[in-house]
Amino acid sequence: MDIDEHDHVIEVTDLRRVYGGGFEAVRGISFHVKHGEVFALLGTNGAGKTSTVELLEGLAAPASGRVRVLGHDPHAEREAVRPRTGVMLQEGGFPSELTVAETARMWAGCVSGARPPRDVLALVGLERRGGVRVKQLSGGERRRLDLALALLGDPEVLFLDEPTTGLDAEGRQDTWELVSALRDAGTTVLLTTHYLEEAEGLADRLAILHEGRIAAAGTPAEVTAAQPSRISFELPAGYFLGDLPPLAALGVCGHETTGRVVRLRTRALQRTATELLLWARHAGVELSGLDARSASLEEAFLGIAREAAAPRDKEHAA
Ligand SMILES: Nc1ncnc2c1ncn2[C@@H]1O[C@H](COP(=O)(O)OP(=O)(O)OP(=O)(O)O)[C@@H](O)[C@H]1O
Repeated sequence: MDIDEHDHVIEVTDLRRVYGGGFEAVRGISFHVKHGEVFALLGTNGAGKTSTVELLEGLAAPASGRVRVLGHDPHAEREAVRPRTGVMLQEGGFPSELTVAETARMWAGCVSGARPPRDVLALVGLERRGGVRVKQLSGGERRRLDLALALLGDPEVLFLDEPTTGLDAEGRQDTWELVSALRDAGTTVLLTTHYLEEAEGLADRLAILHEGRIAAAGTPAEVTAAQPSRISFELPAGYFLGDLPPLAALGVCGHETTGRVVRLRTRALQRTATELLLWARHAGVELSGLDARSASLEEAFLGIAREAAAPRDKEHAA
């Protein structure tokens, strides 16, 4: 069965992966990725990202649940799916004695309808490194070569497992621009990353995995909106936290102080900021260094990891 562009390009339903010895690395996750979307899988080390992506790539069969890529089972119907997908594994294994150009040509020989190797090397900024042996490339350059090979077949769906690990800031930026351009051209991209700003800037939607389960999912804005916003400021000399109106009445759900610096957490940023500023005006107080902001994805990620770990800590304490 083929799909049209309105359907989900990737569909994952109640997916489980169990390794030999019985360890359950993926514990019943469900999500979908639409045509032309960039979808990011996030999570701490060992959360199950690579275990999931490998199932989507058809490298292993799930213990249970269902995966569909472009309407097919990527494991059982590998020949229908593989030519239409590009895969960048977490660790590429290239023959180290071949040059960059030889590697790309060799790989192109395995891909039906491959793009000219020179073109994909240019896309990732390796056009001048064609004559260099793979063993002489830096870690970042190898990641770029990995990405170039994934693009050889002009894939409809691209799986990128930590595509920017080891890249410097400029290389990361270049990769983000390339992924955005691919998305704009209609490629569907599923990536894993540890760089939260990468997911925040690049992903249309994301899921945060924790111990094999999805702990949060949605657009970056939806995931961060579920976390408290922050307001920080410094009180003038002679003022203390107790001089503020009752914090609960301001909508504050948590606070810390360091000397005269106050940090408030709130789920009602506008209300708390307004009440605080009204109090400051009334009291004739200047709140120096005043800063009010929604949670970043990084704060949301850390908050979710803490929340997800909390029930387990309680169990251990019991
Ligand atoms: N072949 C394997 N056999 C047994 N356990 C495995 C195997 N591969 C991975 N695991 C375990 O499965 C869990 C999930 O691993 P996975 O590599 O999917 O995590 P990840 O989220 O990709 O982590 P990282 O961010 O470190 O790459 C980990 O506890 C890992 O030790």
